[in-house]
Amino acid sequence: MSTHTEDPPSVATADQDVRFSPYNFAMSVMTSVLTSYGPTWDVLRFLVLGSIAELTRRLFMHLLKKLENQFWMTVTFEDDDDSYRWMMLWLSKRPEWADAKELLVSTHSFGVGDLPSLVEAGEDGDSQNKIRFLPTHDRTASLWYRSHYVRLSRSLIQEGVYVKETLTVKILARDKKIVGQLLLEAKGVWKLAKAEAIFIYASDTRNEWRFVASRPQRPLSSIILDVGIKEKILVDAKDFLSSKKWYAERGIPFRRGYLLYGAPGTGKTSIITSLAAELGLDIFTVSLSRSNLDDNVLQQLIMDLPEKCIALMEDIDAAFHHSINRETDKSEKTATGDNKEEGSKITLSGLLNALDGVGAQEGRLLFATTNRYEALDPALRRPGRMDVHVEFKLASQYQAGEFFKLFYHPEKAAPKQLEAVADGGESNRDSGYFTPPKEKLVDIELPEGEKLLPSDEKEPDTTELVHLSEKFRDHIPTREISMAAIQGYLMMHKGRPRDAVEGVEAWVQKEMAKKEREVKSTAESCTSVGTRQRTHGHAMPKTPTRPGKRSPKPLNFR
Ligand SMILES: Nc1ncnc2c1ncn2[C@@H]1O[C@H](COP(=O)(O)OP(=O)(O)OP(=O)(O)O)[C@@H](O)[C@H]1O
Repeated sequence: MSTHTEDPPSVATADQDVRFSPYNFAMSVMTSVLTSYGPTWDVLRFLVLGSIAELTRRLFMHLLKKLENQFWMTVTFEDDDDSYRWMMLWLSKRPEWADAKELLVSTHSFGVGDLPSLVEAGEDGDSQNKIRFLPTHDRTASLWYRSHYVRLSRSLIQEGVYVKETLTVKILARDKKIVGQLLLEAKGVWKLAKAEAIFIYASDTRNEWRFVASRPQRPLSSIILDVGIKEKILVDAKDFLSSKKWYAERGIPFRRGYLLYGAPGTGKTSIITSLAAELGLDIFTVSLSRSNLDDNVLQQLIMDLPEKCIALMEDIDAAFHHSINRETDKSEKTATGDNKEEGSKITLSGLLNALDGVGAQEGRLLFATTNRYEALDPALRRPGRMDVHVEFKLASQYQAGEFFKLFYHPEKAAPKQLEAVADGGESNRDSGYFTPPKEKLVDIELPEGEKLLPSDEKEPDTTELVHLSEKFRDHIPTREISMAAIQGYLMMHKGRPRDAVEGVEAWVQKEMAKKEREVKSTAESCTSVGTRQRTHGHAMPKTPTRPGKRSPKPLNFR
């Protein structure tokens, strides 16, 4: 039996001994760096140790973050999103800030009026700008929410020329449900506050829709038009909003346009904000004369509108006046001193496309206003683009009387809204008082503490107020003075209805004389513009709608 013994295999061959190993190499370099002496080695040692420390820190942070993500839910809100405002409003209402040591003071109302604050409103006699407290930027604040620890941080991020604000909320929880609950709660707070305000959006310099302001809801009853007009618009808009299926079945684009036209100061803008409140819609304003607005941008803005909203184009004719003038005289400046070259670059076809092209948003109500109905291109006015045309005229005696009662006693003087439609509006005409409105009249709201009546003047009772309103009304010439002017006059007699009646005759005479002067000077300037334009080969612009002049389409529901 032979025993065969083999040499034990060598652990490493000669080839393997010389094979390069990055690990071995790094270790040998490190060892020599750490154990050698001399200034060069000191620097190297410093660099190596620094790198090791930094690597270890990064590794640690990475692991910590991983670990943290296991236990924290992180949500980031950006300031161009509605949810950001929900959260900021919710935060501003939290009691935690009472104890916080580092706070940001803000008078921003995040779109809604009545926010609580740590400084009592009116303590400094100013109830307008309430002071609120919020977490500061670039600092972490904390609070408890439903037994969960929450960390918050706000940051400002520079994006080119824009600064974006973000809010990061970290909740110590593993279940995503808590984020949903928080969002719903914040949205609820927002909705509650929003019930008393309307929100207005406008396009920003990036040509994106951005929330710009909120307005207190103005009751429709505070707009005095001839009987039945506002009610018809309201019924029409409500009917449209509930008819999506009807439109779809017939293949008709689900859009409706309202053209409100007539003299300045007759309530066109006011009724739109009231309707927005009544219908629960936000207003998205498009300023066609805005510089840097061109057809593409307009199209994009219209496409980006939310499904149910009011798109508002005030002075829809303005964009085109600019372009006529631009061709006429390139160096001419506008009344405000702006160079017309910098004005809107909207063309009529661009506007028409935006209104009803394939990209035009469905479900929106478009309201356009103009003082120059006749100046609008018929293509712009046609049904499908502007379905409902409503003329707003200078005040009738009926309007003047009703406004007087509303002004001096808003709780008692609220014209019935929908009954006027049911009975053709006749029962309301000149008939004393109506149902009291639920809300206050916004435009004549007084600063807190100020009394409507001077203490020595006795408030007129109902009978006297009706009598005064009739006297006032009888002095107002029909369709000669705007409601805005009447409001201005009554504002000068706040709380003094008897004085208002006494002075109305003289005031009307002054107004009529002023108006005559204005008509004269307009006619003169029209003649000179006409002469100038003829020399440039252009037709003379149409004279603006003369106050009180009857338009071919007074109220047209097509
Ligand atoms: N019919 C009205 N009823 C009540 N208030 C009115 C009415 N018309 C105008 N006012 C008052 O006059 C002011 C100006 O009204 P508004 O801005 O709505 O007029 P407008 O027709 O849109 O004017 P413009 O054509 O110049 O834009 C508002 O403060 C509003 O309260």
